[in-house]
Amino acid sequence: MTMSTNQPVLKVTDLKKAYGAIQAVGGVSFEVRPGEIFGVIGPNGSGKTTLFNSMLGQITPDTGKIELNGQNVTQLGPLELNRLGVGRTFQTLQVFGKMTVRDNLIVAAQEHQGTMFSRMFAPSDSNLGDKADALIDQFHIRHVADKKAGELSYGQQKLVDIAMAFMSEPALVLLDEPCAGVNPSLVGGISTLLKDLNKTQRADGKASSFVVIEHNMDFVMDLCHRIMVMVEGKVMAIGTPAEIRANKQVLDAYLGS
Ligand SMILES: Nc1ncnc2c1ncn2[C@@H]1O[C@H](COP(=O)(O)OP(=O)(O)OP(=O)(O)O)[C@@H](O)[C@H]1O
Repeated sequence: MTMSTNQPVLKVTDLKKAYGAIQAVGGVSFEVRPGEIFGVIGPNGSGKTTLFNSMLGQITPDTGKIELNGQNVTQLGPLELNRLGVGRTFQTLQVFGKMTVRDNLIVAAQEHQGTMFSRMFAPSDSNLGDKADALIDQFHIRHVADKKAGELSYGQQKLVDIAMAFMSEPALVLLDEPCAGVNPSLVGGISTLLKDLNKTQRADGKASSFVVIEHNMDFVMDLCHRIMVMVEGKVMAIGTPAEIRANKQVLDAYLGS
């Protein structure tokens, strides 16, 4: 398949998922462009998590289509999607407290490569070490790189957790509420880091696209190139932060409340 630069990394078409009588996702369509940071916001219960889980292959939608770089991946599971370049972070930390920060990063990449039982062995320092060091510098965590991750503050562990998702050089990273539980004073720093990473990757011509679910509106507005607003399982609006802020329907239904 030929890949044009204009082809979206992710294309979701008329996706639907119901739980009994509840239409959690009711016909959602959007595209994420190469290197784009795309935010998904909406009130509790608007279907964000259901959409996310569909994109990760954790639930199968009732109807609709999900395409990754032009390939129909609607029916694929999490492992297959991961191999195709879909990475993620979780709301809860995934770091191994007894391993150093650097080893956490190396193991994250080994797991992606399918090294079975990698957690049981001491991480071997291969070319992954260089990749880990680049991300350690990018995330400004050089001073704690040889410390055990469990000894770090929650905010620092969160940075390690996010950096781990980038070790496999994913085409698409899904960030699930990256600010949850993070001290508000650190939220701006996370946004700046992700924006800097995106800029560096774009300059290198191999930028990951991000999809971010987050309730912290300042963070979303600061970080994202475009934002999709979901209300009751449907798309209310898609636009730049400025467009979303100025959208009367969104203000009435969500932001203004
Ligand atoms: N496994 C499930 N079984 C039954 N109903 C579900 C299930 N998962 C989600 N729902 C329902 O589907 C709707 C959408 O839920 P979803 O968790 O996707 O929304 P959300 O926007 O992620 O909410 P939040 O911001 O609170 O995480 C809600 O009405 C929810 O109660």
